[in-house]
Amino acid sequence: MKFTKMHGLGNDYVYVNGFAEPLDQVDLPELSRRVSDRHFGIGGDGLILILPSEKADFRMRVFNNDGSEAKNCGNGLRCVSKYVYDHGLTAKTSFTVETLGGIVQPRIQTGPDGKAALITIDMGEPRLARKFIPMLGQPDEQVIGHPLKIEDREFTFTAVSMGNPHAILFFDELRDDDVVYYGPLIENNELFPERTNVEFIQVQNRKEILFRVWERGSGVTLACGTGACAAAVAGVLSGKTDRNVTVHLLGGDLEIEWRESDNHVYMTGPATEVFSGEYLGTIPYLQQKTP
Ligand SMILES: N[C@H](CCC[C@H](N)C(=O)O)C(=O)O
Repeated sequence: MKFTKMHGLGNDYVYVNGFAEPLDQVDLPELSRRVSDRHFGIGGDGLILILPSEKADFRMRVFNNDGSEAKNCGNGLRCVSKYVYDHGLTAKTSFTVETLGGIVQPRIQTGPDGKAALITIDMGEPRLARKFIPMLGQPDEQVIGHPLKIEDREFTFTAVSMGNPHAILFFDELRDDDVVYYGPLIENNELFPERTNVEFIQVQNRKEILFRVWERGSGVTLACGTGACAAAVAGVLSGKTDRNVTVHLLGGDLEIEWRESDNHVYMTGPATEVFSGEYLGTIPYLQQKTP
């Protein structure tokens, strides 16, 4: 199976062009687990498929490295946009991509080599009601500064969905061992029936935040595009930041705007193609149902 390795600020995935590779009988969660393994496979935070769509120009499916399918992936969307433009699947610099979390609109800025350099994605509207996160409790209620006790420690968090769930926590000072210890405990907290991504934020000023993330289904990653969008929204909701912020992630910076005029969140950042290759491991196929 041919693949391309790409990353968005170090959030790296194995990309498969579903227009060229037959995938419909493949056990995709198992394939993601195998190709994501950094010792026995290709290595990555997960698997992303670029597919035809009946509702948009393209469709993106995202699988975390534990095999769970996600409804959206901001870094993945920038890489998918770069792939389809650089590899000639489209000549348009603005198009649409269908995800399980909704249809989004990338816009490409090319570099001196004529390839996609910076990609801005209109990520659509943030979803704030518990029922959209999803999170237990009153379905239409927003969750801003919600108390959460984990073992001996009291936290507060804000919940934002960008098609996928995010619990945003603000700290005076970020500590990596907080991410590794509390990340999985919050990811799997009973409040979140589909688990959640967990973002740890330090506000530097009204236009800049420091960002760490424990991703649902992948653990610590160097960047999370939907998480950066969710953090920007949470910053505004909690009165800590302006609507335009630079998010400083471990892998680099994203510019996020939660635009007042249309309530859409815009994410701008790079995407990088690292290498292409042929996966020679065994492809796991779905068990044929015996008639
Ligand atoms: N772990 C996420 C999917 C990947 C999102 C992230 N890598 C991004 O760039 O948005 C989830 O289960 O919702």
